[in-house]
Amino acid sequence: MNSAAVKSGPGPETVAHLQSTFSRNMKSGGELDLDADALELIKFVETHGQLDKTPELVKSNAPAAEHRSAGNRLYRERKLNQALVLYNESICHAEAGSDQLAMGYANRYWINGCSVMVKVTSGTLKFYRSAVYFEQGEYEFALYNIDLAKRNNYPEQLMPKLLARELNCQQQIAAGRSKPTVPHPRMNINVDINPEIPFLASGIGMNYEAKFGRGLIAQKDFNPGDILLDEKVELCGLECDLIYQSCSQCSGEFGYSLIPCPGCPLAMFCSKECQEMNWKLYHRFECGVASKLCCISFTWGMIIPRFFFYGLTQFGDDLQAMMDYCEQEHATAPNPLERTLNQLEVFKFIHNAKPHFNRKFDSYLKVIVVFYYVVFLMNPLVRSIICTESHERFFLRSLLAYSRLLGSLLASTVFFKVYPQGYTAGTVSLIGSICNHSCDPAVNTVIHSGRVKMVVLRPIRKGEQIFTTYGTSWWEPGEDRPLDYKCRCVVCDRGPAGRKWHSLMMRPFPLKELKNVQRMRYVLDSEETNNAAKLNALQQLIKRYAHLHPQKNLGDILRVYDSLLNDAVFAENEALARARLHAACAAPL
Ligand SMILES: C[S@@+](CC[C@H](N)C(=O)[O-])C[C@H]1O[C@@H](n2cnc3c(N)ncnc32)[C@H](O)[C@@H]1O
Repeated sequence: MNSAAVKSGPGPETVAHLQSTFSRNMKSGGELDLDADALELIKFVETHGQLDKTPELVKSNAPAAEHRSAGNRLYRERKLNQALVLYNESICHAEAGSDQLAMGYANRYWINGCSVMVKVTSGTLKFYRSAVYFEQGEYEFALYNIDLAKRNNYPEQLMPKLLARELNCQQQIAAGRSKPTVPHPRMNINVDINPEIPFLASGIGMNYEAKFGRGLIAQKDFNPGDILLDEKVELCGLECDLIYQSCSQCSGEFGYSLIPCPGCPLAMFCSKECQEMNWKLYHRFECGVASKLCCISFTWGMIIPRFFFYGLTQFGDDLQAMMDYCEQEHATAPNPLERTLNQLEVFKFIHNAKPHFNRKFDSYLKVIVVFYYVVFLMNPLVRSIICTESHERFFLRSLLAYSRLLGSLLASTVFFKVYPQGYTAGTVSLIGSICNHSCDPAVNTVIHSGRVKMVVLRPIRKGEQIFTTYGTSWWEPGEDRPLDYKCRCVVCDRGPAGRKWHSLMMRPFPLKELKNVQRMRYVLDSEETNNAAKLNALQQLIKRYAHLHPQKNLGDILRVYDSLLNDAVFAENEALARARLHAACAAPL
């Protein structure tokens, strides 16, 4: 991609192109009336949407080559992350078994990670790849590539250079300059684990309060730094511009290891397992209409039809069985805090959730749903299952209901790493989705690499509801936020509880203790103190002054702690990815 294209594109060129083609078509057909009812909207989109005229992109080496050269240009400009997205796009477009695919892999791995394509790339490419690894301080990967190059007909005349780099790598490793493959500090559950649910701390239950609906409750005391949850993302919906950066199944940002969908150029996965699971649950319904879905891409919207297909899969594609279950009221639903649920139970649990939602988004969601409805019904596989009028009505009703439900349950993450405008992934995890928001949160929820971790920020006493932050506000009433609910946390409360909270918050910090807080600032600013030590020091301080909560200075400290915890989770996940890829590199050819 050249710099002009970077300016014009909201992300990968393919997606931008598809979306602009579609919006041109829509304009030529007339204006959408947001207030029309869903059936009228369907008719309108079928008549004017011209979605049937949007061709499905297929694997093709020509765009693969273009994306690869565009990636090379960005690479030369040192825009490594953007180049990586272009290499991924090239890989995704390349025809199976083609040179373009091999070149795409080779180029991508010049930048990051190791490759399953090493068998088909030349020894020289491995040398280049090792050069980039070396530049990035990834000495183990560089060494491994040098070894591969030696074993794969590396030209004799260039051998001295290769051997010189090998020596250089060995010297760097001997000098202790390797990047970690063992995560530190570990961000795994570090308190007693629930014997029935190995990704949850013991002592956490679910309660119901009229103000918030369902919520998580502490059945015992917890302390700062306790990790309460380490749960996988159950369902995700990526904005189309993220498809060459994130796994379509778990949303993990694994730029260095994404593998393409073998069928279409519009989905990538962080592992074979994610690819297989995604195919089973949804991609078999998406693959044949993937380009049209990209045309109508709306931030996290794909999560809506995906949840429908998740359910359909659990009922063995038997739509009637799914209808029989869904059209009834169920007084009880499986409880993810009692035991680990299977996928059918997961579906039932989410389907039966009844969070509040704000109807002001209804017409917007309705339009989104209508587009998905029209596009999915163009897929012969979907048509073979949703084949009667009553099926169609059920599909539409479900999509409308799930748009509200999931709009309320999901957590959205905006990725800014590659493109400054940021793109959104919506995710739902089971236990994570029960946790309510407070502008004075007690836990930090970090969604990264396909996992949801919940870390305690300040002491939580037995019987307290466990509140996280949805990331929009901290210690200030969030009245003007575009939320789908009215925030009823203590900070936003206008009654006596809220007034008390605000008056406590404005108390001065005890003068004689202030020096400890100031000392903490030195520790935090010091480059010699590592992240683990900073986290530890902050935990001690927060614990020591917990009785003063809420108090303004303490709030600032909690905020720093929250941000360091994010860094620690990211660092651990990256180290794990490095270790995983290193192990894959070490596997015999
Ligand atoms: C992720 S869900 C949390 C679980 C939810 N309470 C339930 O019953 O399913 C988010 C929804 O919970 C409710 N909620 C969360 N935090 C809230 C708050 N501070 N004030 C009011 N409602 C809140 C809102 O209905 C919101 O849409």
